[in-house]
Amino acid sequence: MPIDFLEIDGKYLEGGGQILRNALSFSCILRRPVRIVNIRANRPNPGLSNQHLFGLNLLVQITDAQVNGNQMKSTQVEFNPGKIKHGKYFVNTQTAASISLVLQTALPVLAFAGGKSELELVGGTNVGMAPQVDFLTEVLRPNLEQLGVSFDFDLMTRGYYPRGGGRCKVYVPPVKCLKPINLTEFGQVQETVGWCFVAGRLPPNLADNMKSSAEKELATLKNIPPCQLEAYKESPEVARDNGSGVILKATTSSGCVIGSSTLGEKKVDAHELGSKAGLELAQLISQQVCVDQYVQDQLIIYMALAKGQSKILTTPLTNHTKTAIYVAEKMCGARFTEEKVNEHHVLLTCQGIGYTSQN
Ligand SMILES: Nc1ncnc2c1ncn2[C@@H]1O[C@H](COP(=O)(O)OP(=O)(O)OP(=O)(O)O)[C@@H](O)[C@H]1O
Repeated sequence: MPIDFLEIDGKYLEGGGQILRNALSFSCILRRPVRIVNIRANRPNPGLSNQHLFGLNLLVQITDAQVNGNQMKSTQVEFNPGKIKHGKYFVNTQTAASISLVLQTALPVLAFAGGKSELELVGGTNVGMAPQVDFLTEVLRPNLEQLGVSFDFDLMTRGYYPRGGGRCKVYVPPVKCLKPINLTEFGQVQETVGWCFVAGRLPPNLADNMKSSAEKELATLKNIPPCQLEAYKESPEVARDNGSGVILKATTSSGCVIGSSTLGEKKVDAHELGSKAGLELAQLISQQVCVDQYVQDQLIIYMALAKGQSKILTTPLTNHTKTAIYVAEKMCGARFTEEKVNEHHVLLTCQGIGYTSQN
């Protein structure tokens, strides 16, 4: 019998790697064969790159999938998953490919594996255009926990661009069915915390500069407790290469956790890194946004699978989010509606399908 592949257009709107990751995760969970065409067609280097290929091959392993097109630069993949198997998995990307993005594709799948899983990942822990692992654990995870998904995270070493080599272990407990999320009231800010780091040959005073500039931006806010930021240098055992960055988060009385982050680059001043992250978080707080623009797209797959209606008050939807909604609606029939509240806020509602783990 020919396999009935559902076709997903990788060129849709954002046209990046996230369409592939979300489509593959849904495919494993729903056991629905997919053909993804035009992969990363809107990127200057279309097709599968390292991170996407390692993520895909990990899902092949987790589900004993039949796959075509799992080669570097491939612009089309056919993927037919088997049953999700919990267990121990190991991925070494051998580059600075983002381990957060490899986890982005594997986490929803392992959450529905019916038993505990352990995933060891080697690659980039703090790299551009992806969540830094600290954003993942400090900001994304508490949001996911509201839906019933969580994970434990052990960081052994950090990996930066271009050498990578960061290593972590992620422990994923199983969940049967996800709860809807409701984040529409901002409440009062209870704490603002953050980390300003340097590593390798970079001097510790750069981390102090990031901290003082981030603090200056956050000090413009009225009626919030003083922020608690830490400036530090990674030990050579944890980080062998040069790297720097800032991760900030605010937690509110109603359970909102929002964040911002910046990553050091050549010729970017440390003060600028701190100010940028500080200003971004200060704006989210003063506008009382319940879900930030990066958590926004990363919640879509979970909201779609949850049982019942989810509601989040968030920033205007990003192209990443609109694209994730396209994939979710096509793959599982969840329904999203977007209501513009004002120039800073959108109320996003999702009628989730109430998927229950078959394992
Ligand atoms: N600064 C950031 N903080 C948190 N999350 C981020 C940040 N930057 C990007 N992300 C997240 O990383 C993901 C990037 O998806 P995207 O499709 O652009 O990535 P990709 O696989 O690297 O693909 P491509 O190379 O095709 O852009 C999104 O989920 C986005 O929300």
